[in-house]
Amino acid sequence: MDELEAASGDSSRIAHARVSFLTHDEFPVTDVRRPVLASWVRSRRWNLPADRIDLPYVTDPDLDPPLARSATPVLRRLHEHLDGQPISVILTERNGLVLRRLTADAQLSRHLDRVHLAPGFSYSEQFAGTNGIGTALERGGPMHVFGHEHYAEDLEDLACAGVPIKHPISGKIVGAIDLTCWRKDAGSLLITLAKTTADQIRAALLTDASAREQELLHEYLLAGRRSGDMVLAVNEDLLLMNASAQQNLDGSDQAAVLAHAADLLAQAGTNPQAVELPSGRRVRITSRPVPEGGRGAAAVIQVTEQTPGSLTSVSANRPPPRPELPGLVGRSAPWLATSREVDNAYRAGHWIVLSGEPGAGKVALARAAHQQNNPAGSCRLVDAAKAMDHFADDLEAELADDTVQALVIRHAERLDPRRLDELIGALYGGLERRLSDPPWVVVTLTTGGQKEPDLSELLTLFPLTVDVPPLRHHIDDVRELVPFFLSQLSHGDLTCSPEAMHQLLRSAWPGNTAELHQVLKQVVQHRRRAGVIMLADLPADLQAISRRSLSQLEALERDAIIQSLVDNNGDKRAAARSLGMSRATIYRKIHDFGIQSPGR
Ligand SMILES: Nc1ncnc2c1ncn2[C@@H]1O[C@H](COP(=O)(O)OP(=O)(O)OP(=O)(O)O)[C@@H](O)[C@H]1O
Repeated sequence: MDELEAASGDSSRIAHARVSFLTHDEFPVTDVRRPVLASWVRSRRWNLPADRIDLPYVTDPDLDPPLARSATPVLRRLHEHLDGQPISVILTERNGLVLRRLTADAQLSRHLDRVHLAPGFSYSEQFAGTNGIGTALERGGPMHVFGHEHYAEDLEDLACAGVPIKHPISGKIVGAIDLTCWRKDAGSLLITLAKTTADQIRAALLTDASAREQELLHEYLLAGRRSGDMVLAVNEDLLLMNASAQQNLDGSDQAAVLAHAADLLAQAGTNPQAVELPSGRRVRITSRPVPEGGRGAAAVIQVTEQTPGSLTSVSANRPPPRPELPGLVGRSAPWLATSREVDNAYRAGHWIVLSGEPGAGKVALARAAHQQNNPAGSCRLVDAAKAMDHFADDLEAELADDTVQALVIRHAERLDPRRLDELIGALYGGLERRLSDPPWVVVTLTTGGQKEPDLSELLTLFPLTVDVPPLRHHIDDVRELVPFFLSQLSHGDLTCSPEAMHQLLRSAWPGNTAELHQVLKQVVQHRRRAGVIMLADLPADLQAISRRSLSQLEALERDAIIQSLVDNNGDKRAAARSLGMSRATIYRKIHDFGIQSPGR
């Protein structure tokens, strides 16, 4: 029996299974196809109503992105070939926003209007529950959903076959094509037809992309001709780099340049930004947007060496050694740049504040910098969150002990004003006593708590604050952190399967590296046997993570938007203005990134 028969042949069994799932929390694994069941679990996690379809209309949607323009002739041709049959041809953005709907049959058309399967509404799984469009996009592959397999009861008379459309150059999913008909008319050819249409749209995208890319290429060549700089050009789909950039920037430096360029673009600035790259090279980065016919970000980036002398002489001088600090793993650009800053501060004897989200690795960085530079010396840790009555005495004792070469004071944000005073007093006292050989002192601040105390007086003692990036901003490091933690936790007996790793890379990790460590610890405790960690070994909430994973650039952009919304009290227009984005773009991105915007 094929899937179609399984799904359409015994619709009352599926209807029954759906009710058991919704009302008794049963998992009807034998009656319902696996991808459908997984999608039901996700739909429930999003607290979607199962009795009706309740979709937000996307305010100010951009219904004419390049995908729609390239796909329209293909959709029209298919619509003509269908010759009045009750099949609706639907095109959506990658976030499920319906861009086009072509339906010849008036009755079907009215029904689709009733369930808001119409331009301007999003049929992402997050809003519409299990359905051909949203579930195909979540899974990243073709998906048909029949009758009662839909999560929302309103959709039970329909059958839909959705296929994600991958961009022919970047390989990224840019949207979906969906064919929807009455459940009673569904046939297995529906999904085949949807797949063929997706292929035709890919071909059309390729032809159109070439024209836009020529414009970017023109600007890129011009910039290269005008200067002897390293020049890069980037848009959503491609990255061009001249020979100088290729020779002088290694992978980590390239990633850092792109991240800084994205920052510049998000601030709508072209002002050069002075930056130290992970290799230690100091450069100036200028990023200039190139309009691509209303399309998203495309830019030409110029990178100018700041040290005197030509690029050739610089590349002949070997860059300083990489700051892969002992006991730590991760070679992504943001992580290496942070490691380097902490290491430099240690070597210069500068006291620093390490600020960042919980579990991001602040204490680990401070300890590793000490280990790198003074392995024989003693490094002490004081946790301000556990400050007792003898807090001041303990601190003074640590600072007076001249075998202590480094002191890390963790969670300074948890100090009440009295303890804060004691800390400042103890630091001044310690400085006085050990003027010739002061220890290296680091204070860590865990951000994101309810209320942050006034630390201004304390901070006068610390000339430098280093922001430790959250794990989602260097998510690629998960590939190294996982085997590292597993070897610690299981003495090398456990490895991670590609599927489980893929899922770990998709999480947003609000608790950062500490949370990843905790999750792996749980997994190891539950397995107890040697072998390979499979997807099913991960905690249930990780198995059902559903939003697509963001690239590093996208994560930076998402966080810039969140920050701007916070700065502008949730006012999307003002946030868009301060980021130099159009309103339509910020609305699309808020939706696309799943940002819960405050207020308004
Ligand atoms: N790059 C890394 N390589 C190896 N282990 C790491 C790395 N980053 C963090 N860790 C480990 O992750 C855990 C959390 O790190 P750490 O305690 O330094 O976080 P933190 O930012 O100081 O946390 P908090 O905000 O709660 O004070 C620790 O076990 C630490 O050793």
